[in-house]
Amino acid sequence: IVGGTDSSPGEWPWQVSLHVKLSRQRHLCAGSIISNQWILTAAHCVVSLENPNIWRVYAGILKQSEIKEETPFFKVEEIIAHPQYKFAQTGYDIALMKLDKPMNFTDLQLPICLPSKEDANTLYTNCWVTGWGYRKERGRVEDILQKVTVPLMSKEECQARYRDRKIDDKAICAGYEEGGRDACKGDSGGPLSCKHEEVWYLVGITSWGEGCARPRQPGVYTKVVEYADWILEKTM
Ligand SMILES: COC(=O)Nc1ccc2c(c1)CCCCCCC[C@H](NC(=O)/C=C/c1cc(Cl)ccc1-n1cnnn1)c1nc-2c(Cl)[nH]1
Repeated sequence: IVGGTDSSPGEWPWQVSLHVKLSRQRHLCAGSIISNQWILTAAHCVVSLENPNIWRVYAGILKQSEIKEETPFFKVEEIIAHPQYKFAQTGYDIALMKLDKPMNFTDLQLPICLPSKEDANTLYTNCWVTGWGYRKERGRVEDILQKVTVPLMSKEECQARYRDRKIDDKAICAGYEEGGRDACKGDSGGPLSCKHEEVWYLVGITSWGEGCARPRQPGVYTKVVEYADWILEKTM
């Protein structure tokens, strides 16, 4: 996250850190708790890493330094990437991870609401992107979970910023004309969370952008409401 500040314990209880353990272990992406057994993340995080056994899901943590050998994690039983996914820039950048057993909810690990299709034209004015990703394009994973507020923008304005790409209705863009605040490397798969009438909704999944926090280069997020049917079909 570029231009953000430290989060507090329990501020984003749906945010998880997705680690992969091969010879070594490291944070790879973020995800969001959407039920006691399902995590929503980005397809680009899981393609070519489809073996569920290498993944470790850390929930209820604020700092990466809380993660040690003995720190408990959830194992992954199943990974479902969207079948039409090819590249983040061409959409369908969404994937589900089924935990091997249901988690108990606590003050530090709770699900976020999925937007429902009736809410598809809600104007969200209080949106935040969160993560342990880089603070600048050449950086490193941050210890304390960062948060930054970003305004959503119209598809038309976003398309004008990315003339050589197709920004379709299944994407949502957010950022500042002047740049300075954005997601960055290591934040992908995580939530774009919006508070509406006292309830938090998972409006986007952090997907891609041209550099981090550059002027007139907004972040591009998978528009979760457009995949409501797919999510329900796979998780019910
Ligand atoms: C110590 O552990 C680590 O350092 N881990 C570790 C640390 C970092 C990474 C990995 C591991 C690789 C993950 C591979 C799959 C994921 C590959 C793509 C992924 N992208 C993003 O997270 C965000 C993109 C992004 C999203 C928005 Cl909305 C706006 C601008 C964006 N950026 C544009 N340019 N940079 N960001 C990424 N993630 C990382 C990189 Cl390197 N790139």
